[in-house]
Amino acid sequence: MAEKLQALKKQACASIDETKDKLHQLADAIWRHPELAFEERQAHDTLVRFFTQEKGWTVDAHYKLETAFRATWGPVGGGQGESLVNVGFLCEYDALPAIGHACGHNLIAETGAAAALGLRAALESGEAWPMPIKVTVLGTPAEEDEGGKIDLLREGAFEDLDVVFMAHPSQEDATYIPDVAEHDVVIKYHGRASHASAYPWEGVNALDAAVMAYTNVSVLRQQLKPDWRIHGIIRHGGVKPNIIPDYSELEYYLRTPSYRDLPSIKAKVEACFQAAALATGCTVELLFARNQFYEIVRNHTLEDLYEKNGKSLGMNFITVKNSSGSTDFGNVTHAVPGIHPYFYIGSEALNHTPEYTAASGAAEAQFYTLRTAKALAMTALDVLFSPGALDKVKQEFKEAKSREEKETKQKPQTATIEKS
Ligand SMILES: NCCCC[C@H](NC(=O)CCN)C(=O)O
Repeated sequence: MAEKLQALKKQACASIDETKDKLHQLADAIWRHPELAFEERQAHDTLVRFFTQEKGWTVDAHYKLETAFRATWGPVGGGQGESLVNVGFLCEYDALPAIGHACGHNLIAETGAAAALGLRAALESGEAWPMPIKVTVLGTPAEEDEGGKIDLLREGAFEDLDVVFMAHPSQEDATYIPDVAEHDVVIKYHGRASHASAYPWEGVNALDAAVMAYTNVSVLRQQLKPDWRIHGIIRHGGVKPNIIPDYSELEYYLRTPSYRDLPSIKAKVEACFQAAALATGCTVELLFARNQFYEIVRNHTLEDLYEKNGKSLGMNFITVKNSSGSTDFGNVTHAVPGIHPYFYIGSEALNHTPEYTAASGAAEAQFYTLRTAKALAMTALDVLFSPGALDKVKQEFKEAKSREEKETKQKPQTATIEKS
């Protein structure tokens, strides 16, 4: 089997190379029309067209969400009574406001599509596979905002998948980066307008509340654990200096390494926001996002296979220990075993900067993007055909879940503000 597996991997890589121009065009089209969360209509249509034109894929163009899609191929192989293995690849394609594809989601879409095509090409060689195999591509919108994968999870979109792969652009190749749990909140202060010079005592200043809230959180930061993160912006702060602002608005992202700590961080910042309202006489509304992002549940079996395949293609892996951002793929890994490796794209630029936007649209990124897709397809082949690999992946997932259940029982998700 080892030799056969090597041949299949070669076939997957060759097919990705053969399709490289089309794949580049796909990423380029998405990059040229950056669209925000849940508005990714052109990117969505481009991907749907891509899989429709590829033939052999069954495409559900608006799968559970308007800008989500599902493309499936297979099943192939297997005897009667064998249970089907469904391998998933994810495509993200939303961009950031003002700076476009500064997180390289156009390249995530390309890796997902390329890896799926590569795996299909290897599986198409007509062998008598020991079990029925299906390849599924899910187009998952809104990673940068509401977390489309969490909506899709709720709708059951991941229920029939056995393993899920995606890869994210970065500054380095890493099988895992500690993506943390996150919950977002919008804070609205309502005051009362008045002439700021003629009769200021009649006003209630909502901008003052926003500034106090911002300062309260900044002071709180010293007492947070080193890997907790709170960061926010003031979105509205008034319209004219001589009108006391009757409305202000902030948005904050709250993050902790485990979702179990989100209620604690939320309780702490809520106190900051309420205190600002009390001090200024404003009323306050706190609007928490409908979805909480969870941290990634690691699967070392998948990570090790990916690393081995990546190394064979020339990747240099680094280990990252410090907290990173967040991803709605974290929630997926609480439901299905999966990996979310990061990949170098030929630039030292940092994500969420205009320089990264340029790097994710540059021709130089293509080599690294396709190399990543090859490593994903090869890892999927290992999962399918390395003896015992799928069982090991599933067993590790099961153990991680039961560890987590135990921890949740020991430390339920409750809010605490420690008082002396
Ligand atoms: N607030 C909504 C989610 C933001 C997710 C974003 N994701 C990334 O940067 C991708 C890589 N982790 C973030 O972490 O800010």
